[in-house]
Amino acid sequence: MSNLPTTFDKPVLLGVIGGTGLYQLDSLTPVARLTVSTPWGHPSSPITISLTKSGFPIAFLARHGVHHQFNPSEVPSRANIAALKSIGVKAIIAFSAVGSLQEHIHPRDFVLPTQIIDRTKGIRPSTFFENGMVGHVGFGDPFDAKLAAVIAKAAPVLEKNGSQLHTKASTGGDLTLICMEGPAFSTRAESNMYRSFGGSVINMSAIPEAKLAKEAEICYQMICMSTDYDAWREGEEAVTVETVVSHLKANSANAHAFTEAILEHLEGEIVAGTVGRDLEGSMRFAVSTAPNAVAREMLQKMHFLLPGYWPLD
Ligand SMILES: CSC[C@H]1O[C@H](OP(=O)(O)O)[C@H](O)[C@@H]1O
Ligand SMILES: Nc1ncnc2[nH]cnc12
Repeated sequence: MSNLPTTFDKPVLLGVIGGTGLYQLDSLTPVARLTVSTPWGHPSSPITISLTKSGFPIAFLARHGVHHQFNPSEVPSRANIAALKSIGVKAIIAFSAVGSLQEHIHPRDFVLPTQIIDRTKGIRPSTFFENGMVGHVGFGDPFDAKLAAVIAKAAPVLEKNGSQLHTKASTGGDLTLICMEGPAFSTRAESNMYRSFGGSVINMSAIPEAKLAKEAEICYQMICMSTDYDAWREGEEAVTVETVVSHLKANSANAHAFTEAILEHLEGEIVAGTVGRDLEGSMRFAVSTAPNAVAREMLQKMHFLLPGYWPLD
């Protein structure tokens, strides 16, 4: 049990979601721990608010729970995104442990993907728009290029530790993240198929998180941390949890140092509104259903996410 306050009275503009192996932000001083309830239930963990040296607040949430108790299909992503939105978050940096589908993306390298191929199985609730309220979000560019560009400025910290950061600029093209359902890893045939799709890396977490962030008008960038070569390499053992775990400690240390360096560049951009504002207002006209035909209960739920967009009377 922590003795931290359970409220925080200022908006928190930046959210960090930690994945496998990243359950807290060690380098920052925690000042509050919030238990948030949303119309979509409770998020997977309390939200820890920490301050940077200059007093800029950051919200941290553990995707799989503080004890890693939610499997990828069970993560309450709608509650996670709605909870971050409700405290003021405009931009999310989401960490994820991934398998590499390309020889040159080595274990312990980091990747800023630009595209996603959704290979989940439709069993995860993946939209806030349902129950008689139909909305369609644009998802052509699932990640935020401005946020990625600021994150990329912190690359020297990784290079110093022997890890490379792969970006669209350094690669000269899109970096595609395959998101599979899991929890079992891919077969060798699947792994090769994903390579033939042009996949760069693979995880089980980007969908629906990235889609829901778009619906919530939150700028979102995933930072992928490579832990293995999945199952495509001939003559080598296919990925196991042991392989993943063997790189998690180094990746987590790198993630902490990287986050600190990212914040030096990002804090000012978010405060100035040059990052985190591009999706504002984008969902106002994304709904096809006439608001007066939508049940009041549904409008109330959506009022939590996007207050004032669809009047309640
Ligand atoms: C334990 S390896 C598979 C697991 O790791 C990744 O989790 P996260 O994205 O939260 O870091 C991957 O997506 C799978 O959920
Ligand atoms: N090979 C892999 N497949 C899916 N998710 C992963 N997370 C880490 N490695 C992975």
